[in-house]
Amino acid sequence: MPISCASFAAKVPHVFGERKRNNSRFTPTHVGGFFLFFNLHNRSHNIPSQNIASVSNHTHSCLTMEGQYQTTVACPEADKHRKELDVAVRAIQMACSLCQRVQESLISKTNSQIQSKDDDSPVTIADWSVQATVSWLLSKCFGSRNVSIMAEEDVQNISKAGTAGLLEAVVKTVNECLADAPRYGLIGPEMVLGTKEVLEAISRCNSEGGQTGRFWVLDPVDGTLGFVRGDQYAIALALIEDGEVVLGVLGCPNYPMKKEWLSYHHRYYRIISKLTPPTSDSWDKGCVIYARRGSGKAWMQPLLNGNKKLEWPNSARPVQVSSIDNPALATFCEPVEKANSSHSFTTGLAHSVGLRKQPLRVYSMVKYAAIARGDAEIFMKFARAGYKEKIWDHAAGVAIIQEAGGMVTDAGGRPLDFSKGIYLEGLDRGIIACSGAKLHDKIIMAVDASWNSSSL
Ligand SMILES: Nc1ncnc2c1ncn2[C@@H]1O[C@H](COP(=O)(O)OS(=O)(=O)O)[C@@H](OP(=O)(O)O)[C@H]1O
Ligand SMILES: [Mg+2]
Ligand SMILES: [Mg+2]
Ligand SMILES: [Mg+2]
Repeated sequence: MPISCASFAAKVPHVFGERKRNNSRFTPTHVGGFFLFFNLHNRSHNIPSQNIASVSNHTHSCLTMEGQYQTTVACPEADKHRKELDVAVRAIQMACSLCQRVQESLISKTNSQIQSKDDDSPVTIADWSVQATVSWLLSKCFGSRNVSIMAEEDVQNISKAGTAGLLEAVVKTVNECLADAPRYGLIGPEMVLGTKEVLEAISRCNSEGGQTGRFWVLDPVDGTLGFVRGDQYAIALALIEDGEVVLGVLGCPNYPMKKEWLSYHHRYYRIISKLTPPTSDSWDKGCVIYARRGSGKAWMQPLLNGNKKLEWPNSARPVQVSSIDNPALATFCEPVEKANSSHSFTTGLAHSVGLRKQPLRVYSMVKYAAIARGDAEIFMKFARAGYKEKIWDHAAGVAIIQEAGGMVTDAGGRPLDFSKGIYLEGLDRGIIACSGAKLHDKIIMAVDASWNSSSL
């Protein structure tokens, strides 16, 4: 019998709907950490938007967990993508919880399990597990024929010889997470997923994107380097329709209560200083930030952690960009890794614009979250020549900052183009996100003034 998915009651403007609970059939198990490298393979075309059972054209219905739609009720244009956002937020809440468990397990073990140099690109069981979980949930909620997903990880590295233990850990992690689905208002599988189903869920994320149709974009763990170091990371999900990002959700499981701790390097701090780290209440605060295009609002929910009393809908609150427009008072964020963005170029830029504060170097799309929450005013990224930015590293963050009142463009002042496939094709030099137009103009002008003398 179909069970209504929490989607349409719209009791509050940002979270809505009712949920029905079912009993978990699974026993959570603890899974250790693994670590591999990734590449890209096996992508297929996205689904034209007209093939999607849409609820946005003035009617919408109850979504069943079998992916069917029932009862039609009036639906104003303003309700567009509410159902998708609702499911996406719940799925990302679940993914945050999954990542917290895996990260704890990774950093509580000796680092011999993590074999990587700083300049390599890591992938862990969390990356694959989140990808499988979110893919499975979206397919379950909307029907697999209606869901097209582009995501970072592929199935090759965990299905090849010698990775049986890794795959087993991913399957366990996915099942443990999906068993919790009812607590988040979603429905998990009736039976424990087998290896084949988990691999299918991962490999289904093979959309190549493009300028027509609708597809989801998922970065299952963004800032994997931060993740394995016990530091900041994000889970990013966006929906793109005809080349435009229509909703974005960012899970930031380690976003600290005090913004000053954003630049706190958990592992190094523990090892080197032997000082007491912030309590888990403050360090592990965590949040999910989300926005729908055109709503003019971005929202933030606390994480629904295991030991907290579960309430849904829970206390989301609106977030807004900072009103600071004086460069001397502004904080700018950038990637931690010099290899990912030129620190020397941004140092010069900061000086010429009159930025006085130390840069806030944070892993992952948490930088976009920091701008949207008003904890920083500027984010700049200037990758080395030849590096092509992938759309999953930016789509959710761009939508959220824009709805929170900020601006995101390339260094030529043009909007980022999410319609050209996996990459942000045609990106002019770098990415600049700001809380307002005044700071944005200053940075753009400063880039022009210093670009030719830079070595980028
Ligand atoms: N060489 C190079 N240049 C530029 N960008 C790169 C490069 N290599 C990787 N990446 C992408 O950067 C994503 C992480 O970005 P961050 O801003 O978090 O960088 S940093 O980790 O703080 O240094 C990271 O995302 P994840 O792979 O999801 O962690 C990559 O997609
Ligand atoms: Mg990666
Ligand atoms: Mg990423
Ligand atoms: Mg990633």
